[in-house]
Amino acid sequence: MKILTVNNLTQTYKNKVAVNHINLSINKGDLVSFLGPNGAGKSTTMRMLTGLTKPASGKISLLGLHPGNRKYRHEIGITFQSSVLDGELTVKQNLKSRLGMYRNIDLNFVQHLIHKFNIKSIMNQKYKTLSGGQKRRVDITRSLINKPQVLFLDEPSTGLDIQTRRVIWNVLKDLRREYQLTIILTTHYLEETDHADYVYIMNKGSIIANDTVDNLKHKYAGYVLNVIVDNVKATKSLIGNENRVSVHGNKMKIVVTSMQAGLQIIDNIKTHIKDLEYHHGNMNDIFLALTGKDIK
Ligand SMILES: Nc1ncnc2c1ncn2[C@@H]1O[C@H](COP(=O)(O)OP(=O)(O)OP(=O)(O)O)[C@@H](O)[C@H]1O
Repeated sequence: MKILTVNNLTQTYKNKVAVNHINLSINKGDLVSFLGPNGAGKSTTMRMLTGLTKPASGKISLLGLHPGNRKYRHEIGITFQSSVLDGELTVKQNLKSRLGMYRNIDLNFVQHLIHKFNIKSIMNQKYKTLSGGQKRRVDITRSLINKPQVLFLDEPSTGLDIQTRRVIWNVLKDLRREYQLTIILTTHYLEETDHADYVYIMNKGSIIANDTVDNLKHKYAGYVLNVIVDNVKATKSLIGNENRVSVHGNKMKIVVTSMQAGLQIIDNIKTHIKDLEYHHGNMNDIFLALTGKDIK
């Protein structure tokens, strides 16, 4: 079932087009990732989808509701890069002030979140005294307090250690299973995008590709062959010019478009190979194939 549809969404700042006629179609319960370099238009898109800014043109519909609608705001939760919580208030006070904005809050669900994000022991601590990981767990708890249909996360993991990232993603995975929460995410972490059900790749305000991770990999990532060789020059002469090759010392990275082409290269250079690894390209390889540039 479709939960969010967007048609021809555009945003401009003076003469600059930040988001250029994008279309989205998002299924309920999916984890959807927006991937793109700095300035691609991801945050601008999120701001329009969450009703924080008005689009220059285009249409957004969440279960038939529009962002200007009060009901729309009740169906969404938002965690932005920089926190909006009050540092002088305790965690409890911050959560309480949020609760006051909603009618018909499910208090059992709030307790469930507090337990899941493991924040009970810091409820009476001032927000400003928390560690980065604790702050993020509180931020996300707060944005889920109204049990929203859709959770928007703008770069939720930036600056977090791997342990905190894992805790957050495990809880979100449970919530998706428990009540089909839809999550829309922007991230620079390629491994987070790898877990998405669907990916929109943005560049310069436009969506340049959108599909499941597997389909994107199949269409654009190609295969990557990493080898350690005994003689780089001799090995290079055995690899066709049409393949992308980069060399660091005696390590070579060879990107090919089909599995068969890589197997053929392995066969050609096998007498020089000391070690090898052969796998699908990742999101960065996809971005590279689409734009000729690394994602960062
Ligand atoms: N308030 C604003 N006024 C003018 N230009 C803006 C404004 N907000 C964003 N832009 C411009 O719009 C473009 C898209 O910016 P946006 O923040 O949406 O990119 P992003 O993909 O989220 O980047 P990042 O990964 O760095 O957060 C950029 O060129 C940016 O400079």
